[in-house]
Amino acid sequence: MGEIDPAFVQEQEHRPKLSIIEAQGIPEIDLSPLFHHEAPNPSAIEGLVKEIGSACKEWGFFQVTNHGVPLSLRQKLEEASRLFFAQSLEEKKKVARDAISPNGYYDTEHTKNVRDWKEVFDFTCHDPTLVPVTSDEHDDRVTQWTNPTPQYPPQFRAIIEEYLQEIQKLAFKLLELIALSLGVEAKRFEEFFKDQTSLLRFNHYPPCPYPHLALGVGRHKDPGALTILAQDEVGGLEVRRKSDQEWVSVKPIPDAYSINVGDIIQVWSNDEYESVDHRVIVKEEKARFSIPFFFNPGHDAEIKPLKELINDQNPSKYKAYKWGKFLVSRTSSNFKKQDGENLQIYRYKIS
Ligand SMILES: O=C(O)CCC(=O)C(=O)O
Ligand SMILES: [Fe+2]
Repeated sequence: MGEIDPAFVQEQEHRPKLSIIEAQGIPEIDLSPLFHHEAPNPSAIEGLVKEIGSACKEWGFFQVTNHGVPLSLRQKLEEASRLFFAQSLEEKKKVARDAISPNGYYDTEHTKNVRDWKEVFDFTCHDPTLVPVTSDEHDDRVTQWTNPTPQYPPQFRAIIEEYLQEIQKLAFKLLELIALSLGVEAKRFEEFFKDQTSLLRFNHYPPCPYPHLALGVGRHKDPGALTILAQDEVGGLEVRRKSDQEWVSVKPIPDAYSINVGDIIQVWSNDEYESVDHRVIVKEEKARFSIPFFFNPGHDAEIKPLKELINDQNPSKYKAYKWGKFLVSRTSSNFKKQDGENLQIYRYKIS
């Protein structure tokens, strides 16, 4: 088995306990009322809005079923992901990320400066995706990220593009429900997503001989608006429960999506909804695959608490920041070990 590369070893306090607490009470929300187009039922929608609101407030995390994304499409995508990662490293590196565009394959991501036990293929929703050249706020230059086209499996790109259409529909629906739950107009957030920088990520967590030392993804919060995650049946995703700060595992529900509130919703809602810490533990004998969709606004979106939600009693808790600058700062810091912590939203907190 040999020695573990120290780059993967978590500090003592962040090592996972392998006796897992299975989360009781992570909300499971049935979205079928959204799809009764012939006879919309306002009270069922109202109920859904309440459920989503309390899930965002109490957990920052929930699972959805009857979400409208066709199961056959998800299965095609999951199968393509397995075939892609089963190739040799040499083949996968033919679509490696590079200095110009971070989309593509890589296996060197670091979270909080410790290397993650995984490999990844990233694909942005828009091709090209407009982003700032640097995170320097005085630098107005914009560049483009483009997607590589894997040659194998055949049709991989076409399947991804079809899936992106469907997952975006779900993302916009969830965003509307979240807006309504905050008491603002359903379409309040839509304008921010015109040139969205959303990203579909394929994760492969290979079996790991050191599951007590390493993590698939170290503890983190997602920086965007919402994450819509397809996980397989293996399990390993853990969420830090808000009520007692315990790590609890998110039980995979077949065909459901796990949704988590990202930092942007935390800021928009002026801390009414908070993004939650989560991480992925790895297994000694089993590989795991997951496919998160990170729903992110356009690079130019200025992120700050919604004016409708702030007043003298509830003053704004954040200074405004440009999403693209945040994204670029994060993207450039995630792939190598840094001297310090990468950019976090508390830097914009008004104390
Ligand atoms: O694989 C998972 O279950 C979650 C991955 C994750 O949190 C991320 O990529 O941000
Ligand atoms: Fe995450």
